[in-house]
Amino acid sequence: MGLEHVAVLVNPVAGGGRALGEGRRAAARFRAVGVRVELLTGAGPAETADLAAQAVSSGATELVACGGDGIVHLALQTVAGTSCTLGVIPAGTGNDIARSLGIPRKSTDQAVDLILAGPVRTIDLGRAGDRWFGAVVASGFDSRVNDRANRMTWPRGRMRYNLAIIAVLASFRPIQFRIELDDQVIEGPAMLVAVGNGPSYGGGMRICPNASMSDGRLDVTIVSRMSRAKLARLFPSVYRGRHLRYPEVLTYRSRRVEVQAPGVSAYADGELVAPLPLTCVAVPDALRVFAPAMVAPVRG
Ligand SMILES: Nc1ncnc2c1ncn2[C@@H]1O[C@H](COP(=O)(O)OP(=O)(O)OP(=O)(O)O)[C@@H](O)[C@H]1O
Repeated sequence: MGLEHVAVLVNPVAGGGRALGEGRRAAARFRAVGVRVELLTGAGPAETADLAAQAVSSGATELVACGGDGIVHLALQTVAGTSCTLGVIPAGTGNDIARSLGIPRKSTDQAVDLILAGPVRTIDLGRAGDRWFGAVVASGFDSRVNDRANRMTWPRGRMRYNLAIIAVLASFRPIQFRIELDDQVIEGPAMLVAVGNGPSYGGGMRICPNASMSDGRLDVTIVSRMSRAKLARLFPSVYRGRHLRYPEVLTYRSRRVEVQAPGVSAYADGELVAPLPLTCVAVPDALRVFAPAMVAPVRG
C-alpha cells in the first residue's frame, strides 16, 4: 500500500541546524513522487509536539521525524499505540533510535527511499512514568553528565559532552540505587543504571548491547561501584558493548523496572523525564515504524 498523508516533523535545531534543510529535502522527494506531504516545524518543542498531535488527529497516516533522538522521542508521544506509522530521517547528533532500527543515517534520500519502499516493523517501546521511549533511560553518572551539559552554553555538540564528562568525573561518588525487577530487588552503590528498549545512547554507546526491540522486555545494565579511573577506562569500551566483561557490570532483563536513588534525574532518549523514582515498563508491539527487516534477531 502506498503512502497516504505524510507529515514531516522537523526539529529545526537538530544536528546544529542541519535538520531543517534535510526536512525540506525529504518533503521535496516525497512530493516528487506524488505523495501528499506537509512540513511541520514549531518555534519550540511544545509547539512542535502540538503540531504532531494535530497532524495525526487530522488524518496524517505517516509521521516522519527529522532530526535526532529528541524529535523521534517527541513523535513517539503522538504515534505510540496508534495506527499512524513513524518514519525517521536521521539528522541529529546521536540518532540512536535510527541506528538501532538499521535506518540509513548518511543520506536523507536513502532514508526517504526506505519509507517509500515501505517495509514496516512493529516494535516494542518502553514507558518511563507517563512518557514513551524508544532507546534508553539513563540515570546516575550519565544523567549527571546530561544535567551538566544542559547548563553549559559552550561549546556545542559532542565537545560539550566531553567537557561535561570530565567535569562530572572529577567529583563523582557512587550513588545508592534500589532497582526493582520482575523477580528480584537489587540494592547498592552504583555508578549508573541504564534501562534499554534499544541497545544504544549517546551516539552509538551500546550500554545495553543485547537489548531487543521485539522481546517484550527491557534490558538493564548496572555499573556498580568502581574507581573513577576504572569508570574512565570503561567508557570507550561501551561503544562495542565490551563493558560487559567488567565484573562490576551487571545485566538483567525484566518487563518492569523501578529505579530509585536520591537526588538523581532520569533521561529517556536523551530527554529529561523526571527525578527518580521512576518506573519503566516494556510495552510490546507499541509502534509501527518504517525500518528494514531485522537481520539477526536477538533473543534471550
Ligand atoms: N522547535 C523545536 N522542535 C523540536 N525540538 C526542539 C525545538 N527546539 C529545541 N528542541 C529541542 O532540541 C533538542 C535536541 O533534539 P534532537 O535530539 O532532535 O537533535 P540533536 O541534534 O540530536 O540534539 P542533541 O545534540 O541533544 O543530541 C530536544 O531536546 C528538543 O526538545
